[in-house]
Amino acid sequence: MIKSIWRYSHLTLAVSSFLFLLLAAVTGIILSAEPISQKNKSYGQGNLDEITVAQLIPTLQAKYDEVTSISVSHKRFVEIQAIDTAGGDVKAYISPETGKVLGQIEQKNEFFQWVTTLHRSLFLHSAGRIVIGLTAFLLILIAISGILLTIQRQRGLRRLFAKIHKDDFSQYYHVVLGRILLIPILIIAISGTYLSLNTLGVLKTAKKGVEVNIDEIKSGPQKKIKDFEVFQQISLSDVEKIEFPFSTDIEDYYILTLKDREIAVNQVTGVLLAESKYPFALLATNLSLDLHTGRANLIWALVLAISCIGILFFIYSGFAITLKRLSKRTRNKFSAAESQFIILVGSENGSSYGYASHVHQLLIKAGKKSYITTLNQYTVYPNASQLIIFTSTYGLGDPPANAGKFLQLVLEKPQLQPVQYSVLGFGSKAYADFCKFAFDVHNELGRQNWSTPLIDIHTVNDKSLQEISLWAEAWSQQSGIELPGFPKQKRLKTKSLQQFVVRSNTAIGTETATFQINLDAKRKLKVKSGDLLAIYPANDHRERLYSIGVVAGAIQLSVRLHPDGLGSGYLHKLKAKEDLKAKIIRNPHFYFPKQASKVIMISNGTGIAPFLGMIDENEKQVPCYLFSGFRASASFEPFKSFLAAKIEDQKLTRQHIAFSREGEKQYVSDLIKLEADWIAESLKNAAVLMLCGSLAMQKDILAILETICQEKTGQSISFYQSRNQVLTDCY
Ligand SMILES: Cc1cc2nc3c(=O)[nH]c(=O)nc-3n(C[C@H](O)[C@H](O)[C@H](O)COP(=O)(O)O)c2cc1C
Repeated sequence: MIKSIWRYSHLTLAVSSFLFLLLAAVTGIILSAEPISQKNKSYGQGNLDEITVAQLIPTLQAKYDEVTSISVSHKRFVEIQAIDTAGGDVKAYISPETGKVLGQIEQKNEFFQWVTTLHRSLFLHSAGRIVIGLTAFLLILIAISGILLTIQRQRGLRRLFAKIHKDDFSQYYHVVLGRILLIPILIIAISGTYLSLNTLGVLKTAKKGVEVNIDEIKSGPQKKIKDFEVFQQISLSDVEKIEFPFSTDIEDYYILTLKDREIAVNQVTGVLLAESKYPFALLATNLSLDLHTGRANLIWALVLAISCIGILFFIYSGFAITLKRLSKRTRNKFSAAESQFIILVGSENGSSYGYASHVHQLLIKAGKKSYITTLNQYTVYPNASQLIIFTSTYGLGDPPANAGKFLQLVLEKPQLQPVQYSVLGFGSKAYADFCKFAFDVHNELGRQNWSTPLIDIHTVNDKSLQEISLWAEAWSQQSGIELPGFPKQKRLKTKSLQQFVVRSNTAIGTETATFQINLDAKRKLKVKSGDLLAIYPANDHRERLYSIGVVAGAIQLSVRLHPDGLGSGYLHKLKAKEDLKAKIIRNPHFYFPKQASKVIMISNGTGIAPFLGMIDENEKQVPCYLFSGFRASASFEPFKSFLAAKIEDQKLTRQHIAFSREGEKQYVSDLIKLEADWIAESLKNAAVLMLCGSLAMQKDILAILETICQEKTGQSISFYQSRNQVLTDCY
């Protein structure tokens, strides 16, 4: 909520001032070139910090007939107005060491003068100054709101300069450059605002001037100028102007305009006659001018130029980010109440919204009543049969800005009819809590009595089109609705199928219709236990996916025969040596973990298939525990000797088998409950839990694991899910 407020403030401020900011930045870049260009000229000779007024004046008096004034410019050039020994007027830059003329004083370049007026007042006098002053003030607010947003994004002030994951070009550089240029931009904005207040006459910056009491001026004792103590203490770098006495009359005196005060000095005795300190507002104005124009320092002038270019980039990238967010918004054709498909989106920067919107349009095209909105708008949907949730994760596994209320809303607003749901999480493995919020959503929906998962949760790392495709395949298969062309571009090619030959095909168990089929690839293929085999039983678009276990070099599928099942019916009929066209789909999120203190495998029914392969391939003898549920002991029979041999080989450490229709009539979830302490301890010690089987089993197990984790580890199960310690592949 607070984040949204800052974001909208940042955006509103930027939108309301962008034209003037654009103008100020462009003119600012041009003006910053002025001091840089002039610095090249070699009028700034001598070290002004080391030359005192007591040294300068005698040098000049020896060289010129009469000196009227000396000025030291902000560029540290010394200028003289004098009459030379030949009686000619001199108005020139001189060397403060020798008094020698270095060059004639130039008028300010007309072009720079024109740009300066545009920059300061848009040629609109007071009205223009007010607009420019306001723009500078808005820039302060934009910079402050920007830095607050960055702190939130980086999860705290301490991590402000922590590494940023490069996600989107505009966003990445908006933040990276924002962090670097924040201070100079704030300085430009504050000094600009102050200068505008000054030119508008709001500040009291008028100098009082020195007031000399003529009656107190003494004519002795006379001193040489080089011995004037006051002059000895003032170096040229402190001087803005020295006005020489008009005549040798004792009532005429030196007036020195210094950086912080004005003084009058007796031309005969060198005594300080009067002093007038400048008001604070004037000192601040001078400092603001130095800071805002870079007139006093070449490097600072360069920083200002870069900052102005930065402002132009922020305007561009800020609008690019906003346009991306807005372009993903979709209008609804049907109302929420009448729609059957409800697409709920959690998206911070619009990419998840873009994919969701595409699915929404495809559903409408397919003649379905679909409604799309954000997760925070979740409510009761009287005609909904399916919730499709696309959500990203931000911060410490937190919801994106438009999804923060969802978990609470789900509890407050139960649906009144059974609804199926599927969750697609968008995230990045560059963050510790990968897709954590999507897991939270999936788990919370799993706990509602009105909801059942249509398919298992899917996650997408760095917008991988292949992973989005996997979700689309699974969703289409279960819902019976095609999503042609989703996601755009690299949809998996269904035509490029590979050739397999059946090694063996056995019916498994007596009373169940499950069977095991072993296949060999005709050509050498990359395949791992956990991958999926896609078959096209009717030689059309209809695809069926099966989990693969690689056992003794063969691709092994465990299949349950469904009455009229398209895929299972087709596989059931295949005989040894028969050919089959199919495709391996890489499913790396469900591979045997490379690093785990132990692996706990949980399955029911044919979900054991990938685990058989993983156990067979466990050459490193990583401690492996199998919890499997079957209806009857007969269903377990085909695996019994294989698993016993694996225990012997120390590829499997322990097995726990539950039969739901025999003996104690246990489910695999009952076995897990019995091992609650051990499971919690294992998770704390980097174990990985793998679940494969039915979605109903997954729902039960996740609910039990949630309780175990909350009670015994103080974390939610999604904490472990987001750290790849709980892997699921259910259907
Ligand atoms: C500041 C920031 C924090 C993020 N934090 C996480 C995170 O904790 N976990 C995660 O899986 N992804 C994280 N991501 C990645 C995003 O979730 C991912 O890029 C997603 O595709 C963005 O989708 P959206 O554009 O719909 O918001 C983060 C991205 C950013 C920019």
